[in-house]
Order: sequence, then C-alpha cells, then structure tokens
Amino acid sequence: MPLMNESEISERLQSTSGWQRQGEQIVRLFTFGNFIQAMEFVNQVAEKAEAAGHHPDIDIRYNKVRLALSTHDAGGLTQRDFDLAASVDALLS
Ligand SMILES: C[C@H](O)[C@H](O)[C@H]1CNC2=NC(N)=NC(=O)C2=N1
Repeated sequence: MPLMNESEISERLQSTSGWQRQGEQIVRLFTFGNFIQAMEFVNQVAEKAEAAGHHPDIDIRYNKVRLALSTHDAGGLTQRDFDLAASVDALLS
C-alpha cells in the first residue's frame, strides 16, 4: 500500500471528521458516559481492526479512548488508515 501524498491526506482528512493529523498518524479522541461504554467501543474497534488486518494504537483512560492510526510497514499514512477511521466512525452513527 503506497504512502499518501500531502494533498491526498488533506483531502481525506476533510471528509473524516474528528480525526486530526499528528505527524505520520491520524488521531481521534472519543468520550463516553463511563468506562464500560468506552470498553464496549474498544471491543467493536478490535473486531473492525482484525477484519481489516490493520490495528490502531489505543489509549483508554476511564471514559476516554484515543485511537491513533498509521501504516507501520509503509512508514506513514495510507488509504488503510483512512478506511479504518471511516469504519470506526460508522460504529457511532
Ligand atoms: C502482518 C500484518 O498484517 C501487519 O503487521 C499489519 C498488522 N496491523 C497493522 N496495523 C497498523 N496500524 N499498521 C500496520 O502496518 C500493520 N501491519
């Protein structure tokens, strides 16, 4: 999977609301009512990630979940990151 160039990244970020670029990653913070809801979300993300063969870095702090996506073997951002971001967002709609 090829790395995306700067204009491709900017374009996809505009249609992936809530995600922000941080260097070679895209990140989003999700806030839930409590820890159990946060964990239920993380488990749904885990299923999506396994199905995609692509896995976010996950930081869980009580009711807040921070996901970070990057394509390690490509050394930066690829379509796979944005595809998984969209698939995660769809869990909440
Ligand atoms: C072999 C396996 O598909 C790779 O190691 C996958 C696993 N999950 C991954 N997840 C992420 N976020 N980036 C990767 O480069 C990656 N590589």
